[in-house]
Parts: sequence; C-alpha cells; structure tokens
Amino acid sequence: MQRDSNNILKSFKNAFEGIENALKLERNLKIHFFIGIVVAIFSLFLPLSANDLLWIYFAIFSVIGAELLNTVVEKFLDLFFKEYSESVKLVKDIAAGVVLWYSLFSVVVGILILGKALFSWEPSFAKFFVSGVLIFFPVISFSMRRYRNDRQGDKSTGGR
Ligand SMILES: Nc1ncnc2c1ncn2[C@@H]1O[C@H](COP(=O)(O)OP(=O)(O)OP(=O)(O)O)[C@@H](O)[C@H]1O
Repeated sequence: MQRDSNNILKSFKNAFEGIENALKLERNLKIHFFIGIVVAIFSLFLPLSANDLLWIYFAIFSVIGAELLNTVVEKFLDLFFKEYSESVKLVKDIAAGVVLWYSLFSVVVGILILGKALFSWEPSFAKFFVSGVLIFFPVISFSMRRYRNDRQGDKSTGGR
C-alpha cells in the first residue's frame, strides 16, 4: 500500500516536472500558460455562470494541452531528425495546426462569453464578430506561418 502511494506520488512528480520542463523550453507554451492563468483568475471575478466559467476553463486547458502535445511532437522529432525534411515539416505543421485549432476555439469562447460580461455585447454582434474571426484568423495565421516557414526553409536550404 505504502509502495503504491509512493508510486502515485512519483508519477505526479514526473508529470509536473514534464510540464515545468516544457514551459522552460517552449516560449509559445509559456505565453499561453501565462495568458491562461490570468484569464482563469480574472474570470472568477466576473458575473459569469458556472456554465460560462466551464467553457472558459475548457478553452484554456485545451490550448495548453494542445501546446504540450505540440511540444512532445517537436521534441520527439528533433531527437531523430536533425536535418531538414519535408516529412518532419508536415508532421510538425499539423501538430502546430492543432494548437491553432484550439486557439481559434478559445477566441470564439472569449468573444461570446467575455465579450458579453465585459462589454455587454449583443448576441447578434458577438455572432457577427465570431464569423469574422472564423474567416480571418486562420487565413492570417496560416499566411504568417507560411511566410515564417518559407524563410526558415530558405535558411536551411541556403535559398536553393
Ligand atoms: N527538421 C525540420 N524539417 C523541416 N521543417 C522543420 C524542421 N524543424 C522545424 N521545421 C519547421 O519549422 C516549424 C517550427 O518548428 P520548431 O521545431 O522550430 O518549433 P518552434 O520553434 O517551437 O515553433 P512552434 O512552437 O511555433 O511550432 C515547423 O512547424 C516546421 O514547419
């Protein structure tokens, strides 16, 4: 019994160390983590229902979870593939896409729930805003990412 509880404690310790190390390694994770904590605390002081809070917390945990998985994929691939490879790029970009996907969800949750609580946005305005974000956010994000990756690709292939 004592051994079981020691094992459980050790598993928790390992898992916390994993999160701590991922935070040290990944700047984007650090940013999302910081924003997540600020929004999570701030939301507690707003006149929100338990349901609203649940959506906000779900969005925060989803983005950070996706960032952690993205870090796993990146670090794992970096262990075995040091050189530029189209296949590595494909897998890493999809993993990054997962983060983008959940970030988009969190923006939608933010507009619908925080928009109402903070700025008293009408549902029709919030829906209009959400439609705009759903169209423009991915387009802009993918364009920026492609531009950055193209520049990285140029560097790694020496502009060939
Ligand atoms: N070995 C590689 N071969 C091809 N492309 C790569 C390689 N390593 C990284 N990339 C490209 O660079 C992007 C960033 O990958 P990197 O491992 O540097 O993560 P990062 O700097 O933590 O960025 P982010 O967290 O924003 O995804 C990848 O999405 C991929 O397009």
